[in-house]
Amino acid sequence: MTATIIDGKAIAEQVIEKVKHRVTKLQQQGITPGLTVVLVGEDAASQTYVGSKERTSKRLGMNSTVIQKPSSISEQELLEIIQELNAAPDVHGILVQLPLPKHIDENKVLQSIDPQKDVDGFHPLNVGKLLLDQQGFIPCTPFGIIQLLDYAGISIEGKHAVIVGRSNIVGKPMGQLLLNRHATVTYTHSRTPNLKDFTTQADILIVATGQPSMITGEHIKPGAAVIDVGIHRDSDGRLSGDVAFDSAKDVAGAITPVPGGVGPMTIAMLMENTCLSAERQAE
Ligand SMILES: NC(=O)C1=CN([C@@H]2O[C@H](COP(=O)(O)OP(=O)(O)OC[C@H]3O[C@@H](n4cnc5c(N)ncnc54)[C@H](OP(=O)(O)O)[C@@H]3O)[C@@H](O)[C@H]2O)C=CC1
Ligand SMILES: Nc1nc(=O)c2c([nH]1)NC[C@@H]1CN(c3ccc(C(=O)N[C@@H](CCC(=O)O)C(=O)O)cc3)C=[N+]21
Repeated sequence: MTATIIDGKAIAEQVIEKVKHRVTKLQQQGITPGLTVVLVGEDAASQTYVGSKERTSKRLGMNSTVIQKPSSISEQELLEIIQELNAAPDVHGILVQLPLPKHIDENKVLQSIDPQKDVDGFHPLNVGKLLLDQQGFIPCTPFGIIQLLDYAGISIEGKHAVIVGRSNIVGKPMGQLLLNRHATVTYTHSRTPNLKDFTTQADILIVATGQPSMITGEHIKPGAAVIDVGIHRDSDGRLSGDVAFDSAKDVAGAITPVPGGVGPMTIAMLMENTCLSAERQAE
């Protein structure tokens, strides 16, 4: 048996089509959703993501701006830029690309973003709202994964979801979202002994560790849905994930590829969050 491949690119297109209709409606009211991405430093991977965010928002007829600053920028300067964006009425979404240089306090920067424009969902207020299952902004990557599961017809309620990785941007919010959808959730991480004992219990296995190909067929319960968040580029430019795809696909029931799985959904959900923000501000 070989797994169904969950086509994140195609599902992202469907999400984007829906957002497009919402953008058109807003434009009829004289509102153009605007996203500003703040990029500090010259990291090549970050440049790629930011480029694709910009292309997609332009395609949707949204305003997209990238503010690029050298890694030598001071924390104070960065905070001032965010204050200006918070005050700008045509900016509906603000995204500060992570990671930031070491001399800048990431928490301080994320807390300075107006929670109503925090389309990444990283502000503590939005983190708290997610925990309480209240309306706020949901982080794009885990939000996109929920959409992937829904579009692929994989039910969540009552399932055992195991998450490998507990970062603030992926693992933690992922678990919370699955819990809100009535899954039974297990978090695992680098201090989890005998990881396999946990992963082989998963009906839904989410992998976000940043460790290339660390999850193989042996970690997977036959028939499970496997979601690979990892993204790695090797020396000849080939992309791969945290899951060893060829070994995993023979055991899993459904699996996301890299590229073309979670990544395009992250971008699509950023568009949706920006549109949502403009709709809320229009009310
Ligand atoms: N496709 C997309 O849209 C996105 C992709 N990514 C990619 O996803 C991956 C993860 O990103 P992110 O969550 O930010 O990563 P972080 O480095 O912030 O977190 C990694 C997590 O994995 C855990 N971990 C590391 N090694 C192991 C191991 N051997 N066994 C079990 N757990 C382990 C860590 O544990 P501990 O807490 O104990 O250190 C940590 O919780 C990266 O490849 C990143 O590039 C990220 C965001 C979006
Ligand atoms: N504040 C902030 N928010 C983020 O959401 C954020 C961030 N910082 N820092 C970095 C990570 C990573 N990330 C990705 C987005 C899209 C793809 C993506 O589109 N991937 C394509 C391939 C793209 C390529 O060719 O490189 C795919 O998987 O098919 C990947 C990774 C968002 N992140």
